[in-house]
Amino acid sequence: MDTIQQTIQPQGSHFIDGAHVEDKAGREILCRYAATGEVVATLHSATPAVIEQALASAKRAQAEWAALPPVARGRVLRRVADILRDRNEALSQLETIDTGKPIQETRVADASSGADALEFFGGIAASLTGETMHFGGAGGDFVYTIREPLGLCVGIGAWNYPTQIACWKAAPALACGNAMVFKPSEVTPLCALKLAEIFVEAGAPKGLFNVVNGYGDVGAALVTDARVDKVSLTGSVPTGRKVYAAAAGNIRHVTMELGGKSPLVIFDDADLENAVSAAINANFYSTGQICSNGTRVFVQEAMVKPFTDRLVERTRNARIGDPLDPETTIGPMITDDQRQKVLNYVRIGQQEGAQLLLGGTCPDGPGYWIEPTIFGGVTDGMTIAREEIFGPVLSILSFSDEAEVTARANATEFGLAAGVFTADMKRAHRMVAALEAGTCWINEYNLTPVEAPFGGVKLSGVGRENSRAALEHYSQVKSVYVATGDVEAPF
Ligand SMILES: NC(=O)c1ccc[n+]([C@@H]2O[C@H](COP(=O)([O-])OP(=O)(O)OC[C@H]3O[C@@H](n4cnc5c(N)ncnc54)[C@H](O)[C@@H]3O)[C@@H](O)[C@H]2O)c1
Ligand SMILES: C[N+](C)(C)CCCC=O
Repeated sequence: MDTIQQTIQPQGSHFIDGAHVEDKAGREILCRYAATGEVVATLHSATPAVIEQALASAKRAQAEWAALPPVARGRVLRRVADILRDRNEALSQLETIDTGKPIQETRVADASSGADALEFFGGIAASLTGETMHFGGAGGDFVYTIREPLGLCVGIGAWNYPTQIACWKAAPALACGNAMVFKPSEVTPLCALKLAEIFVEAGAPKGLFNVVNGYGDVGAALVTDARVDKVSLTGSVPTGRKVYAAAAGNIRHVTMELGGKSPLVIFDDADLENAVSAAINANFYSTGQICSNGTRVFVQEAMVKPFTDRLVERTRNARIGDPLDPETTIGPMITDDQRQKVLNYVRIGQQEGAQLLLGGTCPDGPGYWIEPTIFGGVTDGMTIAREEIFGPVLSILSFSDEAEVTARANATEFGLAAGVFTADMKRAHRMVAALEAGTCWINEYNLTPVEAPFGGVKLSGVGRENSRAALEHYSQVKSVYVATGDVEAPF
């Protein structure tokens, strides 16, 4: 661990105006490797002076950045993408140490997903244009629109995907000509610092992408600063409510990527192995710490027994172990607190009458481990079927027909995602049209290519990340009326 600590400890807790910054007056942040519980780095939460420095520098950088030709801005973003890909192995190891996620996952889902976003939005930067509307024929009056940046954006991240979340926010924001101050989760403060270094290396103006680490109070201070034009949060619904309300004080733009309790619906004509694979991916990838997970697995009556038997059988093959071992498929939970929260839900599930079919206990040893857990016989009213657990707990609920399962799938305050498995494509399209969710999958789950919008409805959020849709949330349109004739007036 000595070696890890020496290479992991960043030169400063924050990255501002092109350099690492430290202010030890801030509250300590102990960064623990979730697999062992050992402290691998010690950082300090941003003080008011650090926050001021970050906002002032980003404000300056934004003016410089917005004045660049769009094609030059795009080039910088694409260079960042190239560096992320070149250093994928080192960045994946850092992500694994920051989060505890298995290296098998981080090699394909984190820096590489961030690179996709930077490449996509870097490529699009030069084609962001306005529109023209003509009145009264050729040579008559017309209106043209200018797509302008919002200005200074604040990004606030959750702990499950620290690199991906930072890139999914920064890439569209910067492509539109904004600057960003990003606050990672206090639990995973390391990856975004590395990303900030890479931005400068790729030629971004100093201050364009600043990182301030800290607890919730640092996020709150950023959100309420009058210089901030937009806030994009990835986090829980309770935090979303606070941040949305705080941003409303100054009538600021928001994107809210919040929690979920998504349904995965499996009809009895679905391919069994594919449905089981999807249920595994939708519940145990990243040890279940994914916002869009399909944690309510609705299975049609005739399919319940074969599906359950095969799911339990295959989940027994999960390899829990050292996250840096490429064979490991299940890592630890992010913190002991999160693990205790999940264990409490397991207890409640049993007390309320759900059948514990697999897991529910913690392997011996240090670190924040919990086994992949499967409950059968779950009913809609049970706590484990209603609340977001954010851990590896899968609930199987049985249903009889399409109308019934559609109504039950929608009977939640959340609306992030949903999946449908069936061989009947007419039914699949009819169902996703009726499902109240921002992102739906047919015969797949949790795939989120950068070309497709991602985001939620209802309590799961506002706005969209990825795709051209994200550009709408990081830019504003100015309308310019141009007259070509005399001005008429009543007197
Ligand atoms: N929809 C999505 O894309 C998505 C993706 C990942 C995670 N999530 C959600 O995130 C949650 C788990 O992450 P978490 O535990 O880090 O969430 P959280 O809400 O506890 O914290 C998220 C971030 O908000 C900050 N914060 C806390 N209080 C704040 C305040 N008053 N003002 C400003 N910032 C504040 C935290 O420091 C952290 O950086 C789950 O609910 C999960 O579903 C959603
Ligand atoms: C790309 N994933 C793995 C679906 C993660 C999306 C963000 C939610 O946690």
